Amino acid sequence: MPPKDRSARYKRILLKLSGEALAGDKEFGIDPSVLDRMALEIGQLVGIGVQVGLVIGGGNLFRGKELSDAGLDRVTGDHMGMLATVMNALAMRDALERANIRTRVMSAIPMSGIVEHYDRRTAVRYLNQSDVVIFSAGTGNPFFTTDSAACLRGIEIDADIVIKATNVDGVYTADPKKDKSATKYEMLTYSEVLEKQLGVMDLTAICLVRDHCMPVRVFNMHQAGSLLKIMVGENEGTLIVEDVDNVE
Ligand SMILES: Nc1ncnc2c1ncn2[C@@H]1O[C@H](COP(=O)(O)OP(=O)(O)OP(=O)(O)O)[C@@H](O)[C@H]1O
Ligand SMILES: O=c1ccn([C@@H]2O[C@H](COP(=O)(O)O)[C@@H](O)[C@H]2O)c(=O)[nH]1
Repeated sequence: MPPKDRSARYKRILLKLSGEALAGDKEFGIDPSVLDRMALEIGQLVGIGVQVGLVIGGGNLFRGKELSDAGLDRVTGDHMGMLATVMNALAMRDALERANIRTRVMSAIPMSGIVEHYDRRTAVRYLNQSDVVIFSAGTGNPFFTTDSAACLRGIEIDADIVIKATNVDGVYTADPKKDKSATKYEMLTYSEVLEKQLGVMDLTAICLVRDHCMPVRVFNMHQAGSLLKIMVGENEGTLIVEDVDNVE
């Protein structure tokens, strides 16, 4: 048998990391060991020449909807959620830099003295010089999620794929945490996700990727080594595309 081709299949990716998963075994906060492991895995991608844009959720700290359910004003809650993503971005930059990976943090909300304000052309310049770029503060607007922010930035930076690293190992026929009989899809279309209202990613995000034909892969970020496998073309998790019969 010929040796497996281990070269990178993608030149530039947008990786969305679950905020919730950053808490590790806890309900709230950041587990440094999760950060360190993710830094190592991201470093492997940079090592094989992949340009990495990163969006990190805020679910380990604050989500606007949950704060609003608890009595806060929704927009204030969303602002707190976006600030939570900046905190996660700072923590991830710290872990990446400890692993000697050059990293930039940009924010959709100006935060002079802490992080750079988001600018697409500057971000692309950083990516071209192999710096990891963390896009924080979501889209900068309330009523959105970091899934939408990830898809938006992925399209803006002309990534080859958006990869959602989360705490389930793909897209299922129903939420696998609630329905133990749910089965996993290997591949499905944007339309199927929308029609069946599969909740792994919010529907605004799915509409955005559909309109721009941006492929999305969903996989479990707790499975060590999966990210690298995806980069060399292995089938981890679930792929969401326009046409399942026409995948390169
Ligand atoms: N059909 C489905 N297939 C897979 N997961 C689903 C489905 N429907 C709902 N889910 C849920 O979606 C969750 C992942 O999406 P969610 O947006 O909540 O997390 P995240 O984006 O990883 O976290 P964060 O908001 O902290 O960044 C899983 O924990 C899973 O329980
Ligand atoms: O564009 C955005 C992105 C996020 N938010 C708020 O932040 C939290 C955390 O993001 P998650 O995607 O849920 O991890 C989100 O719940 C929103 O409250 C936002 O307002 N706008």
